Amino acid sequence: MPPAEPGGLHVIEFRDVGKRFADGTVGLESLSLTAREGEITALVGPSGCGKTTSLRTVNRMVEPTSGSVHLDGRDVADADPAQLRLGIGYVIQQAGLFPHRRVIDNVATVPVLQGLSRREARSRAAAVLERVGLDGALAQRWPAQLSGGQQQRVGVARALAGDAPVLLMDEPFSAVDPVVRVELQDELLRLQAELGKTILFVTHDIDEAIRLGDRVAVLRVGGRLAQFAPPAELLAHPADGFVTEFVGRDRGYRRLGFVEAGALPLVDLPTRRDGGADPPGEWTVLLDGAERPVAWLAPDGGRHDLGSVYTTDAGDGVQEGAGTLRGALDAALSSPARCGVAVDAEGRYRGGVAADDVLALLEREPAR
Ligand SMILES: Nc1ncnc2c1ncn2[C@@H]1O[C@H](COP(=O)(O)OP(=O)(O)OP(=O)(O)O)[C@@H](O)[C@H]1O
Repeated sequence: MPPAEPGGLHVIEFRDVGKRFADGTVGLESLSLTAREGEITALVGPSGCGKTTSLRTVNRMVEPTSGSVHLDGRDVADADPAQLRLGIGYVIQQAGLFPHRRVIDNVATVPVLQGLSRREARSRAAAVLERVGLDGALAQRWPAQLSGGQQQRVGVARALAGDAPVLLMDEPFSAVDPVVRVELQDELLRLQAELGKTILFVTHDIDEAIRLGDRVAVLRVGGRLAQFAPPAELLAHPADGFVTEFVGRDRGYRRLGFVEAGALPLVDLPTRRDGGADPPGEWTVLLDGAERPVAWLAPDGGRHDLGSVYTTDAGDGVQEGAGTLRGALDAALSSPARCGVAVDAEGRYRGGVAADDVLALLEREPAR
């Protein structure tokens, strides 16, 4: 991540931002926060704490009644709203696609507004659709002819098509089922690793905030910051009872997902390259021709599922728990052989992971 100073390029700075709506409702009391360049800053908090309101002060869909919002060091109040929005991608829940425009033209919207010809804009839109993993055949469909997950991908593509350095994402994945949601999260992390945008990501889901955020801002009602910290720090040291409760259960275990398992020893396991007729007599890992583990063979020869496989190194892709103590412990605990199977980034067998070794590494961690 590039370093960033407050007031630097593509930094979003909230300075004591307050919003009192016309009916007297206080949406934000006083929010001060700096979202750094090239990072995902997740805003999370209970319903009504002002997440959406704060996001919308950045692109001036909401005007603060006190304080100011600065983008690239400039007060957004001094910018022309239409110009400002062309430089800020915006993704909302349920994608917010224009129902009467085909997918390709939804995505081409901002490039057209930026002055590209329709043809150029469509060719850029097609490239971005491919980038977010959408089949080109879908480009000519109407939004209503897509699944919820596909619509969200189009929403992300539309926000990326203008090539804006800043993205505002307001609960973009909350309307899809949990499996698709994780896919979309992975996709966003993959894209972000390539693109390095400055992203403000609103969610009410602490797990999503922890998974996606380089830093997580936990808000209380009134848009007041309860804590602003990287996920591992939030899990290890919640600032107070409110954050502890909001972060929820199992935080000690979840924190292991941020602790690298670099020094974890791998143990040698018996392996076989074919199922064979004779029982192996001990738990044995069955490998395919490319050295990838496919199953456990029980001492009596019965085949069993591998359980979670521990990937020693994340490689280029995004894999949950790869290279962390959480991934290693989960592999050990979910294995029928009481020992997890470890693979490299290409999925080739590397060795076994023993729960005892994970715990021994934890013992050596500095006191918290
Ligand atoms: N246009 C408006 N007029 C009056 N009150 C509003 C308006 N928009 C938002 N509010 C109020 O401001 C507060 C903050 O709303 P906001 O939508 O920012 O919360 P949120 O944290 O995004 O909530 P949720 O997670 O439920 O979407 C709420 O009390 C809400 O009712």
